[in-house]
Amino acid sequence: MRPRRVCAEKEALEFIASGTDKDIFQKKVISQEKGYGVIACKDIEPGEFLLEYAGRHITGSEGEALFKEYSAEDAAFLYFYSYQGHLYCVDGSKDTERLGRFINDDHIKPNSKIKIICDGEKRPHLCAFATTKIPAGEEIVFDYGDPDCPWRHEIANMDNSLPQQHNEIDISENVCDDVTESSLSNNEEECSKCEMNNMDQQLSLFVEMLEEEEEGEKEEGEEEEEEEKEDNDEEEVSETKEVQGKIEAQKAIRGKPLKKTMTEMDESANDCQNQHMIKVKTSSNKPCQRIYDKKNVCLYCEKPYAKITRHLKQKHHGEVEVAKALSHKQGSSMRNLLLTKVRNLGNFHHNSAVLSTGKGEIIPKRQALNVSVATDYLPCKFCFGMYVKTDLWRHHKRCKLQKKENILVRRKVQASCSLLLPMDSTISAGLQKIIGDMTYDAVTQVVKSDTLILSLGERMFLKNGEVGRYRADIRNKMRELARLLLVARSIDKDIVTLKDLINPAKFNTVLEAVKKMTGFDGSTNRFSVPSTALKLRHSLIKVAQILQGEALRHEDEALKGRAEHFNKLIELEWTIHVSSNALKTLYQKKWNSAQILPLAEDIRKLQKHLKYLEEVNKQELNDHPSKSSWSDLSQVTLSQLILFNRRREGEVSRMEVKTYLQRNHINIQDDILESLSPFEKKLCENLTRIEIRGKRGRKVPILLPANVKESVELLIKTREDAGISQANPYIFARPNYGSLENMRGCDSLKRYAKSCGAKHPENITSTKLRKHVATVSQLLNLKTHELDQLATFMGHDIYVHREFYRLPEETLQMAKVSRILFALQSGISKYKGQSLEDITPNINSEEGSSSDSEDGNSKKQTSRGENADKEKDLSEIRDLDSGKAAASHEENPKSPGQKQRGKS
Ligand SMILES: C[S@@+](CC[C@H](N)C(=O)[O-])C[C@H]1O[C@@H](n2cnc3c(N)ncnc32)[C@H](O)[C@@H]1O
Repeated sequence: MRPRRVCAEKEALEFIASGTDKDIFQKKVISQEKGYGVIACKDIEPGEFLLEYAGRHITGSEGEALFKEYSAEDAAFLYFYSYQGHLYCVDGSKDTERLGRFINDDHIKPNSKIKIICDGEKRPHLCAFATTKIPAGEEIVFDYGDPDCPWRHEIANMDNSLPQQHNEIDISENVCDDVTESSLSNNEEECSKCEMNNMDQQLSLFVEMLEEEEEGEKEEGEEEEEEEKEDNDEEEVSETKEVQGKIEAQKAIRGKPLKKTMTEMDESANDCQNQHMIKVKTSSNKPCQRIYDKKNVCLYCEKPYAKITRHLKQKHHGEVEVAKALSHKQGSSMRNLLLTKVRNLGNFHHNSAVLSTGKGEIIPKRQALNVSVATDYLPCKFCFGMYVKTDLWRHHKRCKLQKKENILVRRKVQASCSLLLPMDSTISAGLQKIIGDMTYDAVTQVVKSDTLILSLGERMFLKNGEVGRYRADIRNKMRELARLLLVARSIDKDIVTLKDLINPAKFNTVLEAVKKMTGFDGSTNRFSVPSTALKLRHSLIKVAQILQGEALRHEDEALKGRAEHFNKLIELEWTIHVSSNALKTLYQKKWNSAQILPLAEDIRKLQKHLKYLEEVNKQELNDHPSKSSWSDLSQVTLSQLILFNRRREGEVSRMEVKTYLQRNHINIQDDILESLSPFEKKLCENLTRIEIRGKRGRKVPILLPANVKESVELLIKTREDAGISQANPYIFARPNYGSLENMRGCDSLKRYAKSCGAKHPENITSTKLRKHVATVSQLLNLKTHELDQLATFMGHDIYVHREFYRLPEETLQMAKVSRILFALQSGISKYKGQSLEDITPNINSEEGSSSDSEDGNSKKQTSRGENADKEKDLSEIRDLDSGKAAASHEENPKSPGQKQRGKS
């Protein structure tokens, strides 16, 4: 067997030199899907040379250019491979008689492999060698290695639907199966030297080892046997050193250009040292030597073993899981699958302990070739192997232990698997969910493993966590502290947990970390993120208080003292080191920044636009209830409510169906009604009022005009028909993918602000609309109690309302304070005893009167023009909404909107 391997290389070189194929193959149509393939016409032994993948040898970049240029059929013949660190390509698209290019893909049961063979001039050639016995009549196939090949998914789907067959398939769930390579001393002289030195066996084994190493993976099913082989390999490695110098690391990747994965891994590795003390086991292999130093941790005795399967068989055959695996036939897929799970679980427990303590070495399923960070890995929730997180979704599709019904959409895979990682088991399910929704990165990793950060999150969750909008606050707070901890770790190697930081002796480290994290510039005393610097004070005080509580419970005087003194230091020193400069930075940022409010004209346009859309969408939803018609009306109604009530967008967006249905239905008492003016009575009749939860848990009312109320009721009535998830509590629910979230009012408002043709749509935001009403209310000269009523309705603290929602400063100074200045000029004595509003000094009587008359004229014009413009406005809205220009609308005067308007 072994000498054949070396002769096979020799044979390959002969065919390379002659530029011909062996005559034992036939090109044949295999199936409609596959097209042509190559069939063996006689029995072939494993290791035998088969065919060369012949074609034009070009550089990788030339290949990439062709890949873009070629049709899909031709591009399928581009074979990319890396050799001596460079990317190359063989273009096999030219229609020649050579057969190698017709070999099809089979990643489940390949019977051949492509290896790189160098000719006498050291030019690489891609050659297929048999890896199994191939009987006459069988198709030659190799693993293309690209997991995205479309036909593979079809096969995978078929496999999933055939559970019995599933177990029969060899265990092969590796992501990087695509990389196959061979390294060998290639010329005849070397071949014969190998034979003469009787090195063939070692050489062959060495080739096998190198293949495994560079593939970065191995079929699960082979591992048990492989372990036995390792014993021999370790001894043989030293003997093979003689030929090592001639062997080079090479890679061949079939079918498409190399991806960036390796570069990305390198980049993330650069952050590694700064990030944490957790390491990831990387391959110790040298370019020419495989080093077997990976150890798997035993699930039962929690110790690492180089030969875990043998250890399990010898020491733990009595354990249920091991016994179950051993009851299957040796070499069977099921036996290997079950043993793999036990091995993965052992490593998983070890990895969890490393992540909890923040120290140690993670054992990934496949050892990385480059340094990587722990947060690049996540465990598979089916087999518990630790995979590169970005590949996890792909592995999930193929994991032999997955449950079909549990397959998640790609973006959910990481979130669901990260829940397996260690977390304080005492934390509530609600907080676990919040953490599960975080992107899994270094910061999340710290959040999960730091008990103090989790305690803070838990407290915040207990307070308000059931309310959706607070979840983001909880997440942000925890992540802020985790980021601080990461920075502190990079400054002081003694810091591992947040608890280590809450220590008066580490107060300077805390200050340094805060400054570093928030971009403090020592030369100007300014922060780039002053708000975070301010917020961290509060978080640190809170966690110190949590520690005080813990100390009291455990009667730990030392901890109590540390926490108390830490807080004392914050009290004494935080202002001078952080707060004062952070506040200064914040205030100065606001100097000279324009306070732009929405234009009244733009608001009017938006209102009309929404009114028109409301009618159209109501009609559409009534006639054809669907997700899209429901969603359209929902967005319009949401925008109308924000606009009418000048309410915070988040408050309206999160209005619940339950709140609406349970609103107070009792009419206003008659005696109260009596006290109202006729106009006020009319308003009360026309409006529906509901109370919802506002900022800081305040109760805030929302007024629904009759038409909007109608829309809300229609939305509630048609929820089911439109396919809104029954579990979604919100009136303005997101309609897709069974979402439990609400739509965002800011998005709807933005959308319609743009499409209504406003001059400054960017100024129509819920915050600016709120400022608008508060500011304009000052112009109305409301009495204090009226102002207070308005503030209560707006959900403002009255202090905030008076202080911050006043007229923009420049207007105040120019329109109000200037009265005093003019009065001073014309003599102040005549205004004695008058308020600021009563002071009307005569600036310039002519100008004053002319401007008055202009005002008057323009008012008249406006009211006269208003009706005339109304028609034009509505038609403009229709055009804008249907995406047509105003001009084109004139050509199409009978749009549905016009008919409706005619009727009304
Ligand atoms: C290099 S060509 C192989 C020869 C090809 N069958 C032909 O008729 O020209 C690669 C293409 O063959 C097809 N192919 C290869 N393996 C396949 C498989 N297992 N199932 C379906 N199609 C396959 C795909 O279209 C792929 O792009």
